[in-house]
Amino acid sequence: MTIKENFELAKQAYSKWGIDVEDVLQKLKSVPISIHCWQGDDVAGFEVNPSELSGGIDVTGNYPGKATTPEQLRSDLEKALSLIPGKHRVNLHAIYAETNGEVVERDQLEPKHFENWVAWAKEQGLGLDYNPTLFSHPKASDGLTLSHPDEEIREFWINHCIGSRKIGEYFGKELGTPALTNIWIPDGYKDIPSDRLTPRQRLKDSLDKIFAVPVDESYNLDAVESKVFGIGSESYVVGSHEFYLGYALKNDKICLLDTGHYHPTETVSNKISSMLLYSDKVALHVSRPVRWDSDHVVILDDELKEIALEVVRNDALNRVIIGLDFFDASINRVAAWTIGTRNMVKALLYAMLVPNEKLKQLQEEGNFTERLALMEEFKTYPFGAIWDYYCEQMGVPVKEAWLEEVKAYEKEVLSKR
Ligand SMILES: C[C@H](O)[C@H](O)[C@@H](O)C(=O)CO
Ligand SMILES: [Mn+2]
Repeated sequence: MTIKENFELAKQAYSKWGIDVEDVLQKLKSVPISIHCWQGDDVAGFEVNPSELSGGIDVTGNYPGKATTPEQLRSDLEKALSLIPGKHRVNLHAIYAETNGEVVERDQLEPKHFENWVAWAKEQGLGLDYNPTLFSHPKASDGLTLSHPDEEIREFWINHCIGSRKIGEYFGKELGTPALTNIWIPDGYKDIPSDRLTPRQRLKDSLDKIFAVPVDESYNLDAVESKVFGIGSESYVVGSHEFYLGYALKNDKICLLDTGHYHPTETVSNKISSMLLYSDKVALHVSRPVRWDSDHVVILDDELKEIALEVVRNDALNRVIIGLDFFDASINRVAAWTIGTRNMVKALLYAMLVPNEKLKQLQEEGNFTERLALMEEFKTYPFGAIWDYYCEQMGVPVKEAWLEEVKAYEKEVLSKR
């Protein structure tokens, strides 16, 4: 049976439930995933005087061949993008600025330091997203930034974030699609705090100063990212979920949920519908925590499918901004991007091929038997045949054929670094 013949058979199975597969594929094509550049070089960046990775995050593994220059990183991203169906976005951090060998402090970064990235994004037909980098820096060495007791340190990071929003605006203007500029800070304490409020008051004040500077929202969207703990902030994180959810709602900003930033039994999928009731947009960093926020490559697990189902069944494909966030240095990094992003797209396809309206109706009728039965049966409906056809139609390798391309790229390019 050919890919097409399998597809036609699968299509019939779905059409019995009123699911228009061709329409689903058209919709899927229009959903961009924001792919995080930092998986390509272990969150190192290109600063002239780089600092060690800090901020309570960590990369484990030492797989050879990581990118060490902007050209190498862009080449690796291009390779991964050639294996992923659809048109996507690339998510940058401030530390990926290109300063021609000049030392430029983070609070001095400007759009011109990202001209090469914008030229590349135009050539590749990509959107760009952005993040100020408030870690891996001497001024973040004690684990505090926007909430630091020292006003000078706070001012430095406030100016860095203000400059970052201008860079996000530049991306949006140049590329015709608004950049999501997301602020995450590592601020917190290793041990039990004697005062949880004061650092949060300082963080609120710093954010107010950052967002007081006007930036054109048609070119830049502001997000704030919470976390429950980091290495060295096990007992208290200033920017908790409650802090940022409140701040975002009160200040009309986007609250970004990272799937690795909650307690092990908490799920981001369960939060999306509530947040969509009160916010126009929600942003995600889809990751895979193992024991803690260890940023493992995203796999097609139940939570990923549930997140996709929440986005699809709430008709929120254009309201939930989907970004990825994982950094695994134990495997080929191009494969990591490819596996994680293909899985995110697969999960969205899976969710679009479920009879969501029928299932809602069953729930409304209290028919929980049929609701459960159908949910379970659709787990083994032939969505893989639809996925294979989609990959073929989008000109990317079908099934595991992409792995051969990564191996060849490793042999010809990565192994020579
Ligand atoms: C590099 C990113 O800013 C970082 O991963 C952040 O998004 C995060 O999730 C920290 O745990
Ligand atoms: Mn994140």
